[in-house]
Amino acid sequence: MSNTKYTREDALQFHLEPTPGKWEVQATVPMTTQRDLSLAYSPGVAVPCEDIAANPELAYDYTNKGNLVAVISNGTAVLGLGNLGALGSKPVMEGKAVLFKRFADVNSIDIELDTEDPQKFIDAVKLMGPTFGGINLEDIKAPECFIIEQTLKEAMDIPVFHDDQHGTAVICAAGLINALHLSDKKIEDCRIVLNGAGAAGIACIELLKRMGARHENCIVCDTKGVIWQGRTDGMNQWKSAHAINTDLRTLEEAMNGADVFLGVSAKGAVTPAMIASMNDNPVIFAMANPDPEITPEEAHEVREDAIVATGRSDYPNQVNNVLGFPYLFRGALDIHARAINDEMKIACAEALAKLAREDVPDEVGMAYGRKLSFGRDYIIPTPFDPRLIHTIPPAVARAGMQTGAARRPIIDMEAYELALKSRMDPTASILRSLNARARAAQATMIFAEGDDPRVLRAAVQYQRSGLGHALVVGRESDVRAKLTEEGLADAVGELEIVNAANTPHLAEYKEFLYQRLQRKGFDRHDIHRLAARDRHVFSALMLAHGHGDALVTGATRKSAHVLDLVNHVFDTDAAHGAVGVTAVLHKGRIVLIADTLVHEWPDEEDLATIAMRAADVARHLGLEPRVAFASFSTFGYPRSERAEKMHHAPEVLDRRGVDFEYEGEMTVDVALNAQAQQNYPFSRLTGPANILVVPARHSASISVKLMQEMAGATVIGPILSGVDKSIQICSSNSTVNDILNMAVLAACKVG
Ligand SMILES: NC(=O)C1=CN([C@@H]2O[C@H](COP(=O)(O)OP(=O)(O)OC[C@H]3O[C@@H](n4cnc5c(N)ncnc54)[C@H](OP(=O)(O)O)[C@@H]3O)[C@@H](O)[C@H]2O)C=CC1
Ligand SMILES: CC(=O)C(=O)O
Ligand SMILES: [Mg+2]
Repeated sequence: MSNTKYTREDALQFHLEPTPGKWEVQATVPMTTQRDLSLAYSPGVAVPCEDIAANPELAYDYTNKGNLVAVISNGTAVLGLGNLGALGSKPVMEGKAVLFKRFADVNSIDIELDTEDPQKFIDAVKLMGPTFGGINLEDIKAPECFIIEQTLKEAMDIPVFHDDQHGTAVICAAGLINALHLSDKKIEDCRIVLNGAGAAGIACIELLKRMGARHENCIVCDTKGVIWQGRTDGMNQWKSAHAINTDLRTLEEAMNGADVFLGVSAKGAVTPAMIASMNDNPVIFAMANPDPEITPEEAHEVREDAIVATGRSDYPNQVNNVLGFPYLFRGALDIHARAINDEMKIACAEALAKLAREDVPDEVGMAYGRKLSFGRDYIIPTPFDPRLIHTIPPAVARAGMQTGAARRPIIDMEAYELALKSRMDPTASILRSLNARARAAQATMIFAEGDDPRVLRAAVQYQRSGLGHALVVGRESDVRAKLTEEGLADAVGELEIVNAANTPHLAEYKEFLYQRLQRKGFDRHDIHRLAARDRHVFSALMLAHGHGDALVTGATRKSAHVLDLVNHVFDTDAAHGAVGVTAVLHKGRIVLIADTLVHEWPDEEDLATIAMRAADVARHLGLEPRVAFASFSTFGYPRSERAEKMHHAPEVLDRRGVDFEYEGEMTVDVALNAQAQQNYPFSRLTGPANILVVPARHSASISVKLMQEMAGATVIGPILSGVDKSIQICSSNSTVNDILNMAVLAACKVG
């Protein structure tokens, strides 16, 4: 079943915020000093310029050419939406550029050329050759795309690859290898019907024929029906090459008894009746985007024995070129390839097919909310499979090296695979894995501050993203008005709104609270005020009574204040071992800082507890904890009374006997820098620390905010740990996304 729910507004909002579009450019060198300026620009820049002019190969060393791909379109066949023009295609092209970055760390920029004249297009792209390590042509309609790609390939000395042709063909081939494997059919015996004889269609059928499909068994159709020998209407030389001698004239006739249907045409081009007429165990790849030729629901309704794939991410079996182009280019760029040849494409298809037959890591299955194992609903790896980056590019690179496409072959393939493994930003995979775990947990999340529009948006997103059920604490009329103001009127009926007036549990909550607070100076009147009028306390009471699985609050008030209120219901104070841990994510690195929330001035016992809580959080995030007790001194120098407790905290952990690495005290550079650590060979840390236990809450706050403001680090937390139930406290300047992240953490019970 399709399970991704989004509205038109969601799609527009996604493209509007945080800044219009989907990517921006960042410098990789410091640009701070006069010296930097002299080196990056005139006069220093003259040196690499002259060297490259003398030896063009050096451009791969001294410029970003070698990891830069242009996504170029004229917008004449934008997905299956038709000719939307160059500007209309830009969101798709920006999208392809960010997919390049996200999945294969290839830098990519989109270029939209305002011409339908193939020669002008060719001239423009050819002139751009020096800038790029590769050219990814996108969404250019047939037959012009064939001429454009062929001419550019001949004229340019870098890979030129029309993604809609070859990217699609590669993934289609990979999926078909496995689908036929499952239905126990051989490609040479299959009757294949292809609907759509454009860029994608012609390339798919050509590749399948190279893999053994027989010409006379393949029927190609377009808007005029079957392409038969002798047809003159709507023909071109590329279609003619696949015309067969047949009396069949319509898609309907062609489908009768077919083993395989490949659709790269348009939404709804296939009817259930056509599917019903196919051979046993039919394979149906309805690849038109954004809407397939037929939906999996419709196909399965008439044929239970069908293996169905679409181009979409919200159904099983996504046959989409997103699985191909990032990795094909990664492999090609890494050998400074002159071209992406057929052998490289076939190697990519085979590697993808093989990967789908292997055991799937749990985190991948969790991301899709079901166990994935090779079978009818899993014939092709999913786009978020972290193994793709280190499995597919080596196969492509190897094939390129064996066929003479490499300018700079890779000598040590093993080292290359390792480098690919660590290439992708681990922070992205942590966030993704948390989302996957939250989705699997399906927690009922209590959003305490239903009067805040950011919280309401986060609650709607929580529910609509399939993370679980959202309970919003607030007044119904207020929530309705605020949602409507936010353009989310349709969400009013989706969210469950809870308050003291509509809960049947208020008396129970008050009694519980009275038992806890009667000896702390609270009378019944105070209890009523807290339970019925304070949403933080009310929400905490809901959680305490199991009327929700986790709680998110704190977006509207100072966290210390919220913590005090929640403390009426749960023990969230230092005396009971509660700790705040903040994750700082920057440049692919994650460091946890603690205690950022609860302990004001911890002693060495507290510090040891903080380390233990932070280690728990680290493990929940998938990190193996390495704790450094941070100070302004390292292993006793310089001596200071203020550093003493940091010096002794490791001894407390020695005594307690914990199962993670810790060391201290030390300065932050020694903690985080492997080089600096070498000066202390006796240190028990086997690598840079990923947890900094800092001396006090002020130093914690200063470190986190400094990283955030100066370095633009992403900050998650403080994650409240050591409390009986899962509660997360946002900060009052949280964005919708921050609140949603906190809900995800709460759902995963990271604390
Ligand atoms: N899943 C994936 O990875 C990919 C999917 N696609 C999808 O494939 C489709 C085609 O893209 P592309 O090849 O680039 O576009 P083109 O414009 O190059 O080709 C479109 C082809 O589809 C045919 N066609 C259009 N509508 C119908 C119909 N109702 N019945 C039969 N044939 C039809 C056209 O026929 P005619 O020649 O008569 O005009 C033409 O041959 C799009 O929906 C696109 O989103 C494309 C690339 C990748
Ligand atoms: C996926 C893709 O490239 C397309 O549909 O055009
Ligand atoms: Mg495309």
